Amino acid sequence: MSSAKLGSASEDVSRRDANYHPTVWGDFFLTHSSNFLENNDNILEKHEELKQEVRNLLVVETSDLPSKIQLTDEIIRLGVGYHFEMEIKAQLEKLHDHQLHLNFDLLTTSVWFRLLRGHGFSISSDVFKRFKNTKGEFETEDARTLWCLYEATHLRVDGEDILEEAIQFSRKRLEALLPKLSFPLSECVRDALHIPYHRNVQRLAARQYIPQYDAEQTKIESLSLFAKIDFNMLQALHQSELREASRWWKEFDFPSKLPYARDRIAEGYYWMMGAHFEPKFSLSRKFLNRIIGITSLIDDTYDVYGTLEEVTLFTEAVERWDIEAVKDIPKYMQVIYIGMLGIFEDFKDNLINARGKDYCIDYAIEVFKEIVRSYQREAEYFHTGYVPSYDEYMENSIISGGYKMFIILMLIGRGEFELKQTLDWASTIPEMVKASSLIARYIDDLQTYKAEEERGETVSAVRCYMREYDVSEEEACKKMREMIEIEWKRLNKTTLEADEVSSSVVIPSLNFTRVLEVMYDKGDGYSDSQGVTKDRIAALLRHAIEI
Ligand SMILES: CC(C)=CCC/C(C)=C/COP(=O)(O)OP(=O)(O)O
Repeated sequence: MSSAKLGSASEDVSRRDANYHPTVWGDFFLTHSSNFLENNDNILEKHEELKQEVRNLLVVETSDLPSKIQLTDEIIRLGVGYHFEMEIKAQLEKLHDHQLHLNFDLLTTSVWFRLLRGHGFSISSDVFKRFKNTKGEFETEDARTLWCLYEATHLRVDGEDILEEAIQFSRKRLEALLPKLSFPLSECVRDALHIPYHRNVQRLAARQYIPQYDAEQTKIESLSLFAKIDFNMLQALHQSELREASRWWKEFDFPSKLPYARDRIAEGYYWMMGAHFEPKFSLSRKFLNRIIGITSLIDDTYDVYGTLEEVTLFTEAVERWDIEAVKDIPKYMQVIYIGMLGIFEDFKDNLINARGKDYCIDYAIEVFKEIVRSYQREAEYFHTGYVPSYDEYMENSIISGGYKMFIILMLIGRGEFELKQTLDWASTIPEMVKASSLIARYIDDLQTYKAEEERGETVSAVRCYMREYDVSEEEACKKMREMIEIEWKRLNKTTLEADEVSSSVVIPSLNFTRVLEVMYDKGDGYSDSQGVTKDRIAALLRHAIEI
């Protein structure tokens, strides 16, 4: 507990303090700017020239399909696939011939399977049957093949026993082989065993793979160089976006006005950039980054600092959504409320209405109100000592985890949907959105329930599950981990079954889930961003790749 007081915050209440560390970035992103373009003469021309070369390689007709499959996959893994979306789609359509794979070895079959399923094509996992021996077991000692097989298995859906066997087999063999492997394959395998490609954030996967590919004897020089230049050019754009976001954060002076809250504008940017990195989504990142910043301040106000009376006033003001309501909330909260209204006003004027989809703002505001209501409910649990049942907890925490909100906001931000029905559909928390939200909640709670308990909270998925099913802490955690696997399979299935209404929800659902996998892989990397999160942000947003 802390006795720190803020502004006109009531003087005689004892308040909690989560002791979040200050930003690890100081003013770095406020001032830092890449000089990659200035320092490299004619780099734009070179980039364009290389792009053309890579495009030619991709579209050229060939009977060597394994090489074409490999090249298509490498282009995507190197993070430059977004330049060739049409060409890649056309290639995959050609490769989607069920008879084709009969001539492929296990390595090519695995890459082909992952590529096609990863792009929504229907491929049966029976294609792996012919690689089993007479005893019904997989049989290969080739590390590269095992790596590709392991990566492919993460596209599995419920009931695919052959892929369940393949994942066990390939993981076990790779773990045994890893100490004997040399760079770059050793790193490819290590990365995959840690976070498989399908579950990794695309920008990070590219940042990991670019030097690995560069060290391959079989690399295509122009592709390798193109990937490096493109990465650095995108990094310069991302830095300029984060600079602008940091200015906004500083202008509001959130860190000194709300010292109890997490000062994480760079981490929030990394979260949103992880979910959509392409230049064309720059404005979407701008708004989503501000929204995650404000959401994080509100979460800390409800979870840590505010009294029940104060947060209830804030919830009522959010329901009113009116600048006049600012008078009715405690002074220290007013900066959040003003910031919040400003973001949505700007979102409406500069992105939503500019696209002629004026109705979107109502959906955006509604999901924001909904998350605040769920935070209110959690504050009530804490302050009244109420312990919900597991189902009751999950119903609320699916919302408080924030993924329904961010999936809908990203859908609006990207603007790549034709039907209003898509927003209505996503708003009902269909299985796709639910799977992503559940994974987010399980991963978050597994990594944060202990820290939350230290500051007095007793309600989490782990604790509610233990109480409801009378199991040990260890068993409850194991169950959560199993449920993450189940929900991943459900997510894979729903993305494969996407139709006209749901297809634009696939990328937001998958990509946000991937960010969670990475952000919470070694603890709560958002709240405590001093370790691996800092390294990853530095790799993506600070250090250019050497050309
Ligand atoms: C995806 C979202 C909503 C991002 C905003 C920042 C945030 C609240 C992160 C989770 O913190 P936490 O672990 O304290 O969350 P909770 O209080 O829900 O457990």
